[in-house]
Amino acid sequence: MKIAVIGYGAIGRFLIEQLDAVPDFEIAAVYSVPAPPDRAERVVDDLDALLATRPDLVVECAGHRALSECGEAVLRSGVDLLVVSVGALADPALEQQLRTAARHGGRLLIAAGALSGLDALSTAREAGLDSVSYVGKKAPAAWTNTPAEDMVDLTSITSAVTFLECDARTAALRFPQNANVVAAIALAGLGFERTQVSLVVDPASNGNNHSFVARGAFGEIAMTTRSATLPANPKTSMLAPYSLVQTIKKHAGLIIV
Ligand SMILES: NC(=O)C1=CN([C@@H]2O[C@H](COP(=O)(O)OP(=O)(O)OC[C@H]3O[C@@H](n4cnc5c(N)ncnc54)[C@H](OP(=O)(O)O)[C@@H]3O)[C@@H](O)[C@H]2O)C=CC1
Ligand SMILES: O=C([O-])CC(=O)C(=O)O
Repeated sequence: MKIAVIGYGAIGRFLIEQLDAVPDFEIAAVYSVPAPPDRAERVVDDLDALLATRPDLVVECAGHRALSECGEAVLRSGVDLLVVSVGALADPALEQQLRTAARHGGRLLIAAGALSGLDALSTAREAGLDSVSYVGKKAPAAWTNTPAEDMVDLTSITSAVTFLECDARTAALRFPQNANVVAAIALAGLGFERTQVSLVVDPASNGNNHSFVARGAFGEIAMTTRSATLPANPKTSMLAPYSLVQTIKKHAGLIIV
């Protein structure tokens, strides 16, 4: 299976290292802006060059802007696109654009990313959901260079602070590097407006903590994930690239669990 990767940051590098170890997978091309100085042999300068390698699957791990710049073209070329920056779909115009492109081309595959329990949430949606609420808790370092800095003093807090309570659309759009899981929950469950979100900074946290509770006539699902972060990015859970690896293996598999 030939795979092309958009993004060569913390997730991209980790993912490529994992996939390089699997003989069935070939990384055909990597596209990143700006071009990384290392691994020059697989790096291409633009999306056309990436698609010219005729990949079976394109994986996006480059952020909201990259998905909005590249997503439609990848899908229209007929290739499936696996995305981790799912929060970009909180922009209704982009969601519509990608849904339309997927109708005529490749499929849009949304990774669970750092979150566990998305499969259970999708199952519960079939049974009928009344409410879905999510709490995301990260250490102060994960919230630097985000709007959280205007809501709470990250340098002086001594205990956990909930700095934002809002719907999933607001959270995903305001925190493009921290609230993609919220968009995945919204898309699997009750949608962007009906998913309640709380964002928390916790100086005692030594990783990322994602919890959601979904209720309906079926009963209740309560899911909590605590993940270490990637050494290259304190915002990003180690589970995020592994969710891409798992989805790719599933995509290529003959027996799907
Ligand atoms: N669903 C989930 O659970 C999660 C989703 N994410 C999403 O994944 C994204 C990547 O995460 P992570 O790897 O940790 O972040 P990094 O910032 O480490 O890596 C992103 C990489 O993409 C590059 N890039 C930026 N813009 C473009 C573009 N337009 N086209 C191609 N490449 C581009 C960046 O280059 P440069 O550094 O020069 O800007 C950087 O190398 C996050 O921004 C977030 O949206 C992250 C964590 C979890
Ligand atoms: O990596 C994580 O823990 C989740 C994350 O940043 C996101 O959802 O954008």
